[in-house]
Amino acid sequence: MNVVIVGLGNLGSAVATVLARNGHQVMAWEFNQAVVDELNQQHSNSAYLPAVAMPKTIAATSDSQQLPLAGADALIITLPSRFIEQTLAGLTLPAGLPIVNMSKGMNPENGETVCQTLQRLFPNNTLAQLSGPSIANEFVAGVITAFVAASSCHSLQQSLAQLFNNDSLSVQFSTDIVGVELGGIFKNCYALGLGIVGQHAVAGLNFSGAFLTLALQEMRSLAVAMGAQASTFDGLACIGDLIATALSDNSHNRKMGQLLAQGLSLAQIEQQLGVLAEGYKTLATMLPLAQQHGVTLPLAQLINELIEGRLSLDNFCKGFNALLKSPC
Ligand SMILES: NC(=O)C1=CN([C@@H]2O[C@H](COP(=O)(O)OP(=O)(O)OC[C@H]3O[C@@H](n4cnc5c(N)ncnc54)[C@H](O)[C@@H]3O)[C@@H](O)[C@H]2O)C=CC1
Ligand SMILES: O=C(CO)COP(=O)(O)O
Repeated sequence: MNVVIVGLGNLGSAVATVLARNGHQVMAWEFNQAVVDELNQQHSNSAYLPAVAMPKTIAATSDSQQLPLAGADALIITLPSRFIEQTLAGLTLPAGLPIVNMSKGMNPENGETVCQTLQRLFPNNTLAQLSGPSIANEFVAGVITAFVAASSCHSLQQSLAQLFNNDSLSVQFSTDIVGVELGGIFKNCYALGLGIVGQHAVAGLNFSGAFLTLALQEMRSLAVAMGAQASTFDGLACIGDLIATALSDNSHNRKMGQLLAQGLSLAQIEQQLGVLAEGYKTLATMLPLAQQHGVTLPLAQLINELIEGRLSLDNFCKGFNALLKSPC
């Protein structure tokens, strides 16, 4: 199959690599010309996917007009959410080209999820959210990984299985695009929070177990109020992704939490990570959304106060302990 990938950051490079290894033809757009040149000349991406030999068949460009959209079977979006609208707004897509979103974020200005933005920009193209516990550095290294392809289009789900399935990668199906996307978005806030608190003496696995349980309850209540199916939260795209992201040392959100706990400023973190992890902006978007939907998110509120410096780590732990004394 022929695939166009938008964004050769950590996720996009890993996706390009596994699809090319599966024998598919991959062409990618990338913002950073140095990344494009390295990929085309040395078949590597030292900035975003160090120490991985990328297949020579992958080609990249920073000129979106060069993308072979007319002959493509899927357009896969792997950019951080904040760059998606500005990058895609000028593109004209063939009417039948399916769009697959793998980004997990929201627009803080209008509260839209990435899928909602894509639907607004390209109302005539079918859409899938491809999500699940899928840390790029792991699945590119052959770690067993299962994705969820959420779409109302069965043939698009089948195409995604055909693209990704191999000895270590599997694609499951869902029709709950809202739940699958929101699970992947909301868990980032809690992974960031656990990254901060993980540095505290109280934070053993008992603590993490309680934290993630409460996180899942909050994610589910807000997402259901926004139209998701509750049962989606028992699956890979929600509890699965929450566990993987919050506990993985490869997670950008967990890492950002750790850097905040070490006292780094947002500017220093942006310099180190390249882009602030999605959970940071999502938290600020999620809390007003919850209020709008009449849902309370006490753990997310505590994390927000901690990040904004209105709560010390000790007082966060006291507040968290108090939440555990309330009936669920
Ligand atoms: N890295 C991972 O393991 C996974 C990430 N995701 C999601 O994928 C999305 C991308 O994450 P990562 O690949 O980790 O990000 P990253 O930080 O590795 O990549 C950043 C990308 O943004 C590009 N960029 C920077 N400035 C830009 C601009 N002004 N315009 C357009 N592009 C620009 C960079 O060139 C690079 O391609 C996020 O929404 C994340 O939640 C989802 C699953 C796994
Ligand atoms: O969503 C992810 C894994 O499924 C990756 O999350 P990070 O952006 O925190 O690395």
